[in-house]
Amino acid sequence: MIRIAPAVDEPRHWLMGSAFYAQRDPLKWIPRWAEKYGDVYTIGSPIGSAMVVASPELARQVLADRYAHYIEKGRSYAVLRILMGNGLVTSSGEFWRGQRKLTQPAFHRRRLDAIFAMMVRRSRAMAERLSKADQALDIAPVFSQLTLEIISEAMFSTDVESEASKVGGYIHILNETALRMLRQPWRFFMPRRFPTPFTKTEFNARASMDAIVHNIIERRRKGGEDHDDLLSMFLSACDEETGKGMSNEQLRDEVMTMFVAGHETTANAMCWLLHLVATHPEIEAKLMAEIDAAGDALDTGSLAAFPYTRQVVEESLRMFPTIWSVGRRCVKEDELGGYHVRPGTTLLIPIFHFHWGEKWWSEPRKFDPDRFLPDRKPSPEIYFPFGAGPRTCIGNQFALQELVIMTVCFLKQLRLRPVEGFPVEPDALITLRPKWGMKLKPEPRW
Ligand code: HEM
Repeated sequence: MIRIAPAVDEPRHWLMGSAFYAQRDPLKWIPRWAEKYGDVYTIGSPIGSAMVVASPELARQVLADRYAHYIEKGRSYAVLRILMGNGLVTSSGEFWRGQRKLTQPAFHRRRLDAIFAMMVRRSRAMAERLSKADQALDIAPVFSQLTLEIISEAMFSTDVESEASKVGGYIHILNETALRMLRQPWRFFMPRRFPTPFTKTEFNARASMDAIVHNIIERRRKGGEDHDDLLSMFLSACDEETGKGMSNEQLRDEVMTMFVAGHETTANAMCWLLHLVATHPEIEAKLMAEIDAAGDALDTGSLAAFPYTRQVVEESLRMFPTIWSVGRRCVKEDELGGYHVRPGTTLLIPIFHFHWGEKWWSEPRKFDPDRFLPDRKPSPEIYFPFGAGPRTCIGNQFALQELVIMTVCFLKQLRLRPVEGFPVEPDALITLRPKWGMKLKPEPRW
């Protein structure tokens, strides 16, 4: 018999229902409710409800096996549309499929090899700057800046030192706007054109950002030469059947998508990784020994010399999956674990829950990179920091390459020490970021 999924009945906010608690502290409540209500349950609020899918098998059903029933993104992606427009992350259906086909070649191995040296150069320069700091500092803005530099140069290559260098500031403003909308959802109900200092700053940032991106696109279209970067790939991509490429509007949305999806995620992942390494001296020692043994060479051919570094990256993405959940909307009636799913239902897949559950891992809160030894790799059902199914992260290899390079370059030059008494707490907003920043004390190694 098909049943209706149980609804969370406590705790409940008098106005906003259980969704109030889910939004305030999802990392605490989602696992607790899974224990009480089981693999599928509903959280509610006066403005809508969401079905939480808390079993790995059922999560796979939604993301991969029965993908056709869940092709739309969840309601929470509305906030991302502010930043990305209708790009790869936020679009759906046939339109998304076409865009994925057009953008995929930009992430082939050959293209990643081509930007390897740039990632090394930028990471070494930032590590050098950090090694000169004479006191503890918040490394979150440092990595935000570095990952933005990397994605900007990967996207715009030579143009990056001119207008595109201003992009960072605007992306930061738009990111903060999106976060504020998440923290204060009532803003969704305000007319977007209503003039407040908040909307004015957002519109100005967006207009300036659009002007820069459109300018670069225009120049590239006129010039016609290949700059061997992501933008050139996007400009030359065309549909095999129709021969049509992307419009300027679509290019703008894809550029913004790559900027947003490709910098916060890796910047936060680096903060968590360095925090974990700093607080586990025996793992730090093993990691540094591997890095030192490899000498100064760091190119595509030498990546194989860093297997332990790669394990550290994978384990820190388990401990702190920077995309902590993904959302979908049901478009075709389905059944999940014996429960009825109506079209229009919003579903939440809490990736962190599968990475942390005692049902699936021994000592899940222990930082243990050996979980990722080649003969012990965890099943993709319980470990999927880059998502699963057709909508899996297009930038996963880009991100893994970048994280390994940044780890090697920083730990080659410096050791980062924890700061006693500094609170380290994850904040599950769009990404899982350190709530109070990540203060560490850099010490040059040589
Ligand atoms: C540690 C770093 C990263 C993590 C943890 C991460 C995680 C994810 C996850 C979980 C998804 C799936 C979202 C969903 O199913 O709704 C996703 C999608 C996506 N990511 Fe990443 N990502 C990272 C880095 C990057 C980078 C560096 C780029 C680009 C340069 C990127 C671009 C994208 C795009 C465009 C999508 C949408 C793909 C599609 O729907 O076809 N990501 N990412």
